[in-house]
Amino acid sequence: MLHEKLSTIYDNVLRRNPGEIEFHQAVREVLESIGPVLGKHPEYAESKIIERICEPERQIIFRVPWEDDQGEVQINRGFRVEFNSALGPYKGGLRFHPSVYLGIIKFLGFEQIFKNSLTGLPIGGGKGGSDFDPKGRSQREIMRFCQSFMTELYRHIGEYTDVPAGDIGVGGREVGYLFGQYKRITNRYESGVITGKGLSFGGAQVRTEATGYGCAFFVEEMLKARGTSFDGKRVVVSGSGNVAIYTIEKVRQLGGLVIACSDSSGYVVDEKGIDLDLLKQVKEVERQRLSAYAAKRAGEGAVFVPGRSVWEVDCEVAMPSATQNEITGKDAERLVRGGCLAVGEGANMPTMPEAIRVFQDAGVAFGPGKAANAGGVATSALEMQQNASRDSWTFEFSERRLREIMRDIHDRCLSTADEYGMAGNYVAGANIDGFKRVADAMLALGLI
Ligand SMILES: NC(=O)C1=CN([C@@H]2O[C@H](COP(=O)(O)OP(=O)(O)OC[C@H]3O[C@@H](n4cnc5c(N)ncnc54)[C@H](O)[C@@H]3O)[C@@H](O)[C@H]2O)C=CC1
Ligand SMILES: O=C(O)CCC(=O)C(=O)O
Repeated sequence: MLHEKLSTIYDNVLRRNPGEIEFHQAVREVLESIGPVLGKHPEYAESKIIERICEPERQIIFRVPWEDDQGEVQINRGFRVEFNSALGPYKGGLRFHPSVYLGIIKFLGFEQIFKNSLTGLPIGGGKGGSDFDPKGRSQREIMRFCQSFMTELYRHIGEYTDVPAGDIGVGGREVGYLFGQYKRITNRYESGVITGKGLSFGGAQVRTEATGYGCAFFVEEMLKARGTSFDGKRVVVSGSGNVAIYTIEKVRQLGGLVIACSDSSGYVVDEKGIDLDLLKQVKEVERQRLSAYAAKRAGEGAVFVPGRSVWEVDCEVAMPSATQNEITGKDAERLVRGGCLAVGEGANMPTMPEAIRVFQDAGVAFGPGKAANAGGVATSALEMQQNASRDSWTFEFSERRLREIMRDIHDRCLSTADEYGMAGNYVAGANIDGFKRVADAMLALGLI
């Protein structure tokens, strides 16, 4: 239910951004949480902070022409939404996926404002990407696309302005090509202009692992708050990309047993526990489908289930790490019936609103993406810090920093939820805490 004033604001968002359904969903979830804040802080409403937060500071849409391996000209659309810079330079990843349109980039950019605020680090919110489909493209095609994308993007970004990184379809390889083209065009070795870089050219230890590791740390804290741990728990992780792989790695180190993961073609169940070395080989090196993993593990009893949702597998901990709106209300009911007691969102907005309600009503500990997957962007901010000081930290030190950040986010979500009379509600805690820091900075900066 929306507070009356917020309902009017939401109606305006719908009117001003027609058809952008994912953006509407992300805005609604935040507005549903912050009603009680307005009672305590009338100054936010007087200065129209919420209306201003819902309107991006700048949206850039551009043409990305490139030539495929057959010499044919291809044209894609590029986006960068610079949503809010009250806390620092715009910060957020780039997504290359055929489903990308303005509504997806705006939902991700909007979420990023509050997530980045929750980290406590000086980063504003932004997001970008393209409807380019990397699937089936050669390495040279990927490079040509990235170079063309950066040939427009370079004029909008900078260490103090806007700092992109990866997201779906954009990993270390793509970040390398993007940074290479930026350096070539500008003649500046401006390491802090993009994060997620390789260790040979200004990258930071633990950034590759950070989102997955951070999510596992967050869930570990949620379990601890309920007097339990990962030890011996059956865990399902969706996806098998960057976030999923490093979630699996850390969950295993923390004592959990990951029995299933997925990709867009289906899922694999491996009751003895996902073989991480094999998964990395299949996904990171060979860039193959998950069915190739199952074929190589058939002797160990691994089974590939094509075309179905991994959320039909019973587990005690669910860690959605693929894409938005992947857990439906029905999936959530089934997971609760199967004994699920904690959910940590590695992906952005993977759980549909009705599914969140099912989990919360059943008393499942539910860690929203803004909080649970904030370790990736937090470690990006640490990468910027190292670039600015021309330093590089050890793996152990960086991981310790990440763990402290995740613990702090967890504790603030809980204490804020408590303060506003919604004990145990991590969604409300994350939204309120993330919102307040941005709102206070916006008030202090005046009407800009
Ligand atoms: N990379 C990062 O640092 C961060 C990523 N995220 C979020 O995590 C999620 C995953 O991102 P990455 O792992 O970086 O991307 P990725 O491109 O490395 O992996 C994406 C994975 O999701 C799977 N997938 C995509 N669409 C699917 C669908 N419809 N059904 C089933 N599986 C599907 C792909 O097959 C792939 O395994 C996204 O929601 C992203 O926004 C959130 C915070 C930081
Ligand atoms: O590391 C970053 O800057 C952004 C990571 C990201 O895209 C996200 O948090 O969703």
